[in-house]
Amino acid sequence: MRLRALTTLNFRNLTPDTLELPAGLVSVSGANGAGKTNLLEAAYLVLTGLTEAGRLEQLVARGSGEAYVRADLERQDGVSILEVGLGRGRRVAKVDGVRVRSGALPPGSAVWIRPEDSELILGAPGVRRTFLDALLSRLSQRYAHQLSLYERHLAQRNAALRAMTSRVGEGRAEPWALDVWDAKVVELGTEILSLRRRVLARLTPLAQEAHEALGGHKALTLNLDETTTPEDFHADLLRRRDEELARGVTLSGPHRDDLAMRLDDFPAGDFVSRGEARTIALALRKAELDLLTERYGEPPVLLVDDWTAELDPQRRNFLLGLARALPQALITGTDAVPGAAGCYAAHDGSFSWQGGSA
Ligand SMILES: Nc1ncnc2c1ncn2[C@@H]1O[C@H](COP(=O)(O)OP(=O)(O)OP(=O)(O)O)[C@@H](O)[C@H]1O
Repeated sequence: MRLRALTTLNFRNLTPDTLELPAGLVSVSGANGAGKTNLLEAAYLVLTGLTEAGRLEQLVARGSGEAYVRADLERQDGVSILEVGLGRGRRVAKVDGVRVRSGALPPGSAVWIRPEDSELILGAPGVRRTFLDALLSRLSQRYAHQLSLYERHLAQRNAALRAMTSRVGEGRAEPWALDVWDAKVVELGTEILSLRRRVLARLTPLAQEAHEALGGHKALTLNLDETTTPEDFHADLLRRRDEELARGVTLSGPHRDDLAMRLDDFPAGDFVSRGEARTIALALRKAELDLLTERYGEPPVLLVDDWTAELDPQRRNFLLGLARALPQALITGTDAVPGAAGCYAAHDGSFSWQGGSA
């Protein structure tokens, strides 16, 4: 896939503009704070409907009420116009002028590689769960649907538990009332657990292969660290019911699971260097790119933020080799990327065309 043009209006610090983007490797370079990350963030949002921002308002330029992003995306079957409008806590998405749910923007159209990806290894289990859930949701609409239903029923079960917890002391708890929530949570949770196992079986060899190609000498293993299994979920809820009533929260299920990563059989989160963490994260993103390419039949646009951060020459070469093999990659850094098909210089939220680089 190729992003032919990107238009932004009132998006963070970006000056309203339309950037025409060539195929191949596109370099965006400039000083710290110039707006390079913001440009990739706008592209990722309009291409996939996804954002890492905590609140949508953060994406709107300070002092403005609304922001807008448009992408002219070239795919095998033609060019689509994708649009996202952002207001206070509100988002509107359109494909070719027709309003759609933001989940209906093409989920396989971009992969974003960022220095913050190291948190996938060094951060809390929730970061890894979000990675798996986001990837699975992009590979399977059914997973996205079942996950959102699971989260809704889980919130209701937790609310019921909390209400009962406050009545336990008075001897008025009625735990049988949980049965109705248990049935739905188990039905949905069991499917989520099974789908996660299936995708991990495909993700693992791809990540291992990329990790080796990146020069990672230690053996990488990925495993689901599960609080329950598809077979035992219902029994586990019943077994831990007293504990749950005491604490007012659901203690088993996919919402508590982790994606355990090990290097040479040591837990990666506790023992890796920053560079090793970045290497594992790169391998995971490469595996994500492979799975999305396989699922949608053509490679996504690759977005790489700060391509030199924490990476030695071998890893930088891997990243540039990967980018060059794709129809298009947008790569940011404080220095221009060598051998780019086109270069933009970023300055204070504006981008000026510099032509190709040597
Ligand atoms: N909603 C917003 N409105 C206006 N400016 C914003 C908004 N959100 C962020 N900014 C500003 O955008 C600027 C550019 O940030 P960005 O992260 O894109 O820089 P960068 O070029 O990637 O820098 P670095 O090389 O340091 O990573 C920052 O100075 C930030 O304060």
